[in-house]
Amino acid sequence: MGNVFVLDHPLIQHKLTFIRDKNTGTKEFRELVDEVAMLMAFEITRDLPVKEVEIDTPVTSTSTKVLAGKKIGLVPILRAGLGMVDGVRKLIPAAKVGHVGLYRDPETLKPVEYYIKLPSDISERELIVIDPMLATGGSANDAIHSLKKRGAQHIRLMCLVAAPEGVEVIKKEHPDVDIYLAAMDEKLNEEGYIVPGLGDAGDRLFGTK
Ligand SMILES: O=P(O)(O)OC[C@H]1O[C@H](OP(=O)(O)OP(=O)(O)O)[C@H](O)[C@@H]1O
Ligand SMILES: O=c1cc[nH]c(=O)[nH]1
Ligand SMILES: [Mg+2]
Repeated sequence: MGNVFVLDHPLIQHKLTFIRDKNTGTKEFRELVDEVAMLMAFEITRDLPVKEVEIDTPVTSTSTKVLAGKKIGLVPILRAGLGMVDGVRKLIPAAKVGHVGLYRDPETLKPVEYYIKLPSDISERELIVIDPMLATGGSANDAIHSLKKRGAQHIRLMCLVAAPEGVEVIKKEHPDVDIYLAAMDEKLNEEGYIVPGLGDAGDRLFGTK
């Protein structure tokens, strides 16, 4: 069964409070989401393999460590996932980025896929699917199915805020996928919004409300 990690570092909790606050404007919201994504990436990459290399410091020769070259792929779910990509890329600049375009139909709450473009070697990459919101779980579930259909083997899911309903869907449908969250919230409301949540992440990132 996939693990669920809640990355509740004090800096993440602090920044998430301002992300949730409805009085936080678009510019600050975007900056905070970027910062939290970077902090989360630090934790998510904790288990990346390293290897020994020999280098010369100005003082002596020494054996030290570098990343062992594991290939990473970031897959933001459009639109809102875009708000977290640059934060992660600051720490993993060599990562390739694929895009999955999905929107949630406001009536049925079912995801509708409208775009997909992935690196050609996704089967060799450790993929991190990125979306700030895991609500009913329909969008992340669909995105992960799409990736697996195209050969993805190793997938992690990274979200800011999740509802228990969405986490259960991913655990059931994709027991091989570990989930990383900044917070596990209480529930979904009648319109499928996460409570307490942060509202519509895409609209708040791009100022479309
Ligand atoms: O878990 P679910 O119930 O599927 O809901 C979560 C999805 O809803 C939001 O996207 P939205 O449909 O608002 O598209 P957007 O990112 O373009 O705003 C969010 O960014 C997730 O992708
Ligand atoms: O609370 C929610 C649920 C789905 N999508 C969002 O952007 N916010
Ligand atoms: Mg939206």
